[in-house]
Amino acid sequence: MPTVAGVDSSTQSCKVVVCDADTGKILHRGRAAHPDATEVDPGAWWRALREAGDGLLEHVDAVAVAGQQHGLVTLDAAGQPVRDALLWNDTRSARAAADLVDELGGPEKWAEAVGTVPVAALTVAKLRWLAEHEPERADRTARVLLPHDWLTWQLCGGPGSAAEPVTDRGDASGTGYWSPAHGAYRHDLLSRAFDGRTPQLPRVLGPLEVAGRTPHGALVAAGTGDNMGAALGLGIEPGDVVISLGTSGTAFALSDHPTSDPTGAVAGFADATGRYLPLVCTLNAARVLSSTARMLDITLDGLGPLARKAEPGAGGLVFLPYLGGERTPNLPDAAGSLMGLRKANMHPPNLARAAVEGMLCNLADALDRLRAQDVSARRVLIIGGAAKAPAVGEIAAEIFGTPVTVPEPEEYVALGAARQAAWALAGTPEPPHWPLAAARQVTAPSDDTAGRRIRAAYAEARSMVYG
Ligand SMILES: Nc1ncnc2c1ncn2[C@@H]1O[C@H](COP(=O)(O)OP(=O)(O)O)[C@@H](O)[C@H]1O
Ligand SMILES: O=C(CO)[C@@H](O)[C@H](O)COP(=O)(O)O
Repeated sequence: MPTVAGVDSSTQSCKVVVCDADTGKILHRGRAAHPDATEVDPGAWWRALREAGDGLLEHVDAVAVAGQQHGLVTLDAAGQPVRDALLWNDTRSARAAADLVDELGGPEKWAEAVGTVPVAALTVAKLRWLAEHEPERADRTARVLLPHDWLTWQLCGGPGSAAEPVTDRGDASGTGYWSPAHGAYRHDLLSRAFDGRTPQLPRVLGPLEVAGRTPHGALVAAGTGDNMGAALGLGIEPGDVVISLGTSGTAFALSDHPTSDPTGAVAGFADATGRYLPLVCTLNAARVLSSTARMLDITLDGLGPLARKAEPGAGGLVFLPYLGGERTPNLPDAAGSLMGLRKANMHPPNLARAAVEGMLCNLADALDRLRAQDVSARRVLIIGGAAKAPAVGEIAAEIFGTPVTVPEPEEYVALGAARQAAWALAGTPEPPHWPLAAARQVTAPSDDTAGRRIRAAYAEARSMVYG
């Protein structure tokens, strides 16, 4: 029986699943933590991958890595990191992003060129920041990779080996210098952002192409970005919208054609199957709940049950969840706000409920942004760490005003990477058919008044603070 491994190297941790390549059945799992920071030594990801995959990766026939998107890994001529990688949620590049947008002639020009308007998260904005603030390090940068590219290269032998660094369409589409519509790098945009420098870029592999072999002889597939990995792990079809509640909150869907949203809200990414993945990303999701649990001095598992004790609307408390700044809406310098405080509503259940409602109102807006780009949302699926709390699915159905599907909690990003590895191993035109996850269906209340009121209160609070 051939076996395959999938790696999810995400913001907070590295997860590994080993699956039966034919059926997708998960046979083994591993996990290791990542440093809690927005700039991280890529070596820490490699150590976490080896720890999570210890005793597992040596025995598989194929492996693939899905990684947090956009992170800037800068390497010198010897292939060694020039500095710690700047992650997708590091907002220091906000000014650089705004400057790039102005210099090219506005958001429409970027949407047309690469399908996505730069914000602080995009790799191209991080390159501009580096050129401006650390020119010596920029000068030493001979090569630029993304987190999954770098890990894929390490798996294949890394610097000093014959392996060539590669990436895939999905992750390349989050750089801001690769066009999903044309399937090509925009070297001009990269060099303009990097003040004339022209670092080497990884070759972009197609969905079935092979990156190399591990020292143990396992085939290494192309890998992809973590959201593209989740799409493959869930086996979504057009009409499905996935809301992922990890460190980031994302709302994304499959599309047969490239998208470009000049408002900048919807990123026009590519997926891992040769299609496209329009996506809205927020900076604040699962950590809104974990930070609120810490503030209330309760366990994370206790937050959902506490929130359920409050009425919809949290007694008038409104929580704007922009704890780490925000990406959509583009408010990189924002902080969270708790509004509507009154003597009568200052109870722990209201705070717990306001945190869940705030996180989900931000994602309800994301869903609307996707719909505004003609993305159909016949089914809404909720995954990611925060989806493990049953209260989240229930409150989501109320706030989104639509039934939601909550697939059984699983590492869908790692599973998608494993499915990609199985696909590359089989070499078939389509990915192997793996059975879909069991799921809980949550119906929306027949009366949507409460959900509408919650969203209206959230919108009003946001416009009071941010206009
Ligand atoms: N039962 C739970 N209720 C709410 N949040 C949870 C629960 N279990 C885990 N989480 C949160 O999920 C997050 C990790 O989710 P994950 O999707 O793995 O994130 P990432 O992919 O960004 O590393 C953590 O912030 C953790 O606090
Ligand atoms: O920046 C994005 C998507 O554009 C994020 O979704 C990152 O890819 C990180 O994902 P998680 O670690 O939260 O899963």
